[in-house]
Amino acid sequence: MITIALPKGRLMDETIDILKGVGIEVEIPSSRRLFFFDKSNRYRFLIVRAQDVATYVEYSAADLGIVGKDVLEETKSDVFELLDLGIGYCKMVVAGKEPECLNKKTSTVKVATKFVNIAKKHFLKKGMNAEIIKLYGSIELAPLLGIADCIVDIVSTGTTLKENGLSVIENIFESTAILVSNKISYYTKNVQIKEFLNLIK
Ligand SMILES: Nc1ncnc2c1ncn2[C@@H]1O[C@H](COP(=O)(O)OP(=O)(O)OP(=O)(O)O)[C@@H](O)[C@H]1O
Ligand SMILES: O=P(O)(O)OC[C@H]1O[C@H](OP(=O)(O)OP(=O)(O)O)[C@H](O)[C@@H]1O
Repeated sequence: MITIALPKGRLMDETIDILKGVGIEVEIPSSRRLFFFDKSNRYRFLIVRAQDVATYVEYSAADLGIVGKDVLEETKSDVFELLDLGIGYCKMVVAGKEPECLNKKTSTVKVATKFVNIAKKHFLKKGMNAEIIKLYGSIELAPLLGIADCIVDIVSTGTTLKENGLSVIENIFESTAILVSNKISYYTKNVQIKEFLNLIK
């Protein structure tokens, strides 16, 4: 049996569609039980927060996991990336009220974000001093309320930026969901993992 960590939240429905599409019969429990098995009992699934999937895989609680590239970039988890699933497309961007919000040659630019490591790396690469303000959601409010000059966040439809009077200033990278593997499981359960991989491909 292999254990697969699934992200609850917006990637869950598409993930379940992929599994059903390749004949894996799954039903998410309607209760608070956070794991379940497929009908054939070949797979055990864990329901975890999207941000935690790579951690469960890295620490061998799961053999495989489905996780956004954004989370992988942020956590730098030590896992194998097996397959780009093409779902959950979004872009990591710098956004602000106007492009001039980054023109702070002498002082530090204040950046609000959930993605602290990605933001630090981006501004370091640009040779800019950045003060990172960690938030857990509604990031777009920060520039509006004057606590940050800009944000580093995910954009999908662009609606949230538009409705809050912000626009994209720089693109950092594109993100989709990736199938990742625990590095030890990849060798010890290679046959089962390859079988799952071929099914999904
Ligand atoms: N607006 C979006 N549109 C499309 N994909 C998105 C969007 N926001 C995030 N994603 C992708 O979906 C993944 C899961 O997002 P989701 O919002 O469910 O989790 P989260 O941001 O970690 O939320 P929470 O903190 O509630 O767990 C993200 O890691 C990213 O890859
Ligand atoms: O371009 P859009 O389609 O509008 O999507 C982008 C929004 O989606 C995510 O927020 P989420 O819905 O996860 O809410 P939160 O981070 O504010 O909790 C992201 O942080 C943006 O705010």
